[in-house]
Amino acid sequence: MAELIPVLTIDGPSGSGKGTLAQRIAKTLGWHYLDSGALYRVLAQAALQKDLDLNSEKALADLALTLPVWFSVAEDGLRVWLDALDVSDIIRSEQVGNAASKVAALASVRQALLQRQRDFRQLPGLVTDGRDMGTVVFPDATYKVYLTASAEVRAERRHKQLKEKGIDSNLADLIVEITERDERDQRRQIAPLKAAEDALVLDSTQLGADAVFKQISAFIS
Ligand SMILES: Nc1ncnc2c1ncn2[C@@H]1O[C@H](COP(=O)(O)OP(=O)(O)O)[C@@H](O)[C@H]1O
Ligand SMILES: Nc1ccn([C@H]2C[C@H](O)[C@@H](COP(=O)(O)OP(=O)(O)O)O2)c(=O)n1
Repeated sequence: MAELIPVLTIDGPSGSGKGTLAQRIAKTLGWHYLDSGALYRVLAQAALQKDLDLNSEKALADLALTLPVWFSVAEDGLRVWLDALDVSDIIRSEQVGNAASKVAALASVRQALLQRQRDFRQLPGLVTDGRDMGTVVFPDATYKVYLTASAEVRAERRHKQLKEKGIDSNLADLIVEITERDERDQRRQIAPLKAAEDALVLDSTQLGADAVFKQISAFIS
């Protein structure tokens, strides 16, 4: 029974550290990892490549149902594939992030990706991050965390992260983009970004990644 397989969900706004912490904890525990945001990002990337209108719900839901997205684990972390193409870096741009947030507001797109996400619940356990992991996709998760930080600090982290990847960005633009994306994700009708009632809420504005890792590790031990 899938319900007996442990799950740790980490939800929160953009740049709060979900992916970094989720991957580190999955590696430590030897559990599987699902980056749910990558599914929406790959869908957005595929839609942009096909020049699809980001409001055309039926076409996007059909694309989501058959999307040839898959993951592999490399030395430097998760690799994301769209068919035979490694899209790990291209999907991390704010342009794709914004498009992902738009397609993610469509009910039939979310429905099309629901079972695919639940299928990641495999022994010995799953760590997953996103917006609705603890509220909608895995409401019965064993442990739920909601990770947040101020918009300024999150934008600064993203700025640094993009710079390390050799991608140019402007800090002031990033603050605006991240704030707009958070608002869209929070205000949408279906599966909005919010903390599950039974989640541990962690504000990492003043906490380094190691300190957050320690707090989550203590929470699940
Ligand atoms: N607590 C933290 N303090 C400082 N930097 C952090 C912290 N958590 C994550 N980071 C860094 O911030 C950036 C964004 O983190 P990421 O895990 O991609 O966020 P999210 O998945 O929530 O968008 C990464 O470069 C990561 O190394
Ligand atoms: N479970 C999820 C995960 C992501 N999304 C949407 C909303 C987000 O703005 C985009 C991109 O998500 P992603 O987690 O990759 O974004 P960040 O790394 O936090 O910036 O996808 C979602 O609606 N539900």
